[in-house]
Amino acid sequence: CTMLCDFMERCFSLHLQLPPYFLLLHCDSKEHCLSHRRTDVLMMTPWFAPIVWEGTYNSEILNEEFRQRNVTVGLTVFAIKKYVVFLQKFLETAEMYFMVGHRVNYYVFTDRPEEVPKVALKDGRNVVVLKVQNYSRWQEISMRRMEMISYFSQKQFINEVNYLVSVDVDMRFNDEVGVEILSNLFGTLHPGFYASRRQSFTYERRSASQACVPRDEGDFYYAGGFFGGTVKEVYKLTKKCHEAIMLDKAKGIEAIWQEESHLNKYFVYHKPTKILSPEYLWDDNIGRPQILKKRRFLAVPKNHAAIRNK
Ligand SMILES: CC(=O)N[C@H]1[C@@H](OP(=O)(O)OP(=O)(O)OC[C@H]2O[C@@H](n3ccc(=O)[nH]c3=O)[C@H](O)[C@@H]2O)O[C@H](CO)[C@H](O)[C@@H]1O
Ligand SMILES: [Mn+2]
Repeated sequence: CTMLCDFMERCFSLHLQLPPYFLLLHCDSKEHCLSHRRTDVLMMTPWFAPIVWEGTYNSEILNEEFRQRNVTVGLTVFAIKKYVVFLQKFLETAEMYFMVGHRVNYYVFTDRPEEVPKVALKDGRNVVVLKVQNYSRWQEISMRRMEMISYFSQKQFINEVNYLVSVDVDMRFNDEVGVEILSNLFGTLHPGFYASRRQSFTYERRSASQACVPRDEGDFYYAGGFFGGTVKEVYKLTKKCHEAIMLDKAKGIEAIWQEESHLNKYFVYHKPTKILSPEYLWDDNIGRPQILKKRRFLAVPKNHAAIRNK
């Protein structure tokens, strides 16, 4: 690529005619545009939403843009019952890697406020503890996140932040997660399915469920553990998913992957404006493929028997 750029510059200085597509490709921002591309992964959806991989963007340009707008990002995370044990590492690593240099509110939803650890925070960053109820089943806790996020979005978040990012707590940040993820509505490719075909996506298939996706529809399989957007878009998404979950409940049905199934259904009919690669939600149990240049946000191994429903 640098060879190509050098070649183009030489052509310009010699006043040589370039084929027209070279002119379209060339741009002189901080670095040459040609260096911000990947040929080994899909960089854009058929509806022109970027798919964010390391090597496809310039964080210097993006940081300037978002700093100028003085953007505040809300990171919502649930630590109900035993899951409070994940908060320390989650918050400590978020301070190192999440939206460095930007304003951040951590919204910690918990039934155990006294067990939220005190973590040293940089300027412009706050932890806001929101006391909420618990449920006996882990599936119910996971699903009710939709209800709680939608409720607090219109009640509080809309007045405090520009964007919301919603993630699992049994995770740690391991590399930069910055403003390159922000967009009106974004989802993340599930690490188990980014290379799979539609036929093997684990969408809900029972037509009785509101989360049902027909066999011939759907673009990607998105993870339940990382999505976001503007407060307005996240409100619409979480409200719709919660309503669908309640309709299912009234019929005595629970989607195969709980709210992840409903999220996937939502994204079929409300296309995300940006998609995050599995760099943003990885699990080392899957290995370390070549295409993965960064592992930004990693699953923390957990003993299900000791943690769930406790
Ligand atoms: C990485 C990822 O994509 N994870 C998704 C996956 O499961 P996981 O197996 O990762 O689910 P999980 O046990 O992490 O539960 C989801 C989240 O709910 C919260 N929680 C759960 C139980 C509890 O007792 N206390 C508590 O606080 C906590 O924030 C946790 O991270 O599938 C779930 C639905 O089946 C959700 O869609 C998760 O987002
Ligand atoms: Mn999890």
